[in-house]
Amino acid sequence: MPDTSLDFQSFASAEQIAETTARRLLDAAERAIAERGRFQLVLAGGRTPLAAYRRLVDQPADWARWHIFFGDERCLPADDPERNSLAAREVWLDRVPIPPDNIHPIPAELGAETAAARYAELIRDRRPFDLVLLGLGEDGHTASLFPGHPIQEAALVIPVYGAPKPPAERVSLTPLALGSSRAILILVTGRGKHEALARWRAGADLPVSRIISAGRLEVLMDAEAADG
Ligand SMILES: O=C1O[C@H](COP(=O)(O)O)[C@@H](O)[C@H](O)[C@H]1O
Repeated sequence: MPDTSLDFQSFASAEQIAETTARRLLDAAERAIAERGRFQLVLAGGRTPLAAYRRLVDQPADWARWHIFFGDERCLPADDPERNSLAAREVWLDRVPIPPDNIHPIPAELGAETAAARYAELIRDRRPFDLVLLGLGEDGHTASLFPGHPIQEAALVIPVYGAPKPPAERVSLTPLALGSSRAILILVTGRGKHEALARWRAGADLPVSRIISAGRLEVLMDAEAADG
């Protein structure tokens, strides 16, 4: 059954999605900081969110109150260009004054098992997050939750082995952890995502379909992803 609380929103281009996402982050941060004194954000990995991250660099914000977490990570050395945390640092995080102690990369260089256990401890008492950003893979994966892989429903963070998209070893937050958020934004751009998006919208049981938010769950999709 498709989740009827999903709000699919169409945009003409990936640029518009990047612009909208950047604006959403800034607005959500302002609200969270006014209400709770801090903004707890979980970042998506992959290439899709980078355009939005880049747009944040020159924006005025109360950066000292931002706390950054990651939805998944690849088990590679910390300085590997394929690390989700490194990409986010290069385009955005190293260019704004977020205190280093407020940035919480998944220590995936320690191996999936150890990293998952440590990150679960870290996030256990940090929830609910204010905003979780996610992407969608061509096969319907989100974070590093891949089709056909078991999801331990009660865990917050899991080690992932044998991922079909390299590297095979990864760490991922689970639907339980990702869903503990006041809002979730899922970014879907490009023709390559069309089939997965169409299957999801038709109610297929994909990893992304397992994401259910306690708050708002919006899917921002560009015309190429929506129409193919
Ligand atoms: O491997 C991953 O893939 C998805 C999608 O990545 P993209 O490059 O197509 O945007 C991403 O959401 C996930 O976090 C990542 O680790």
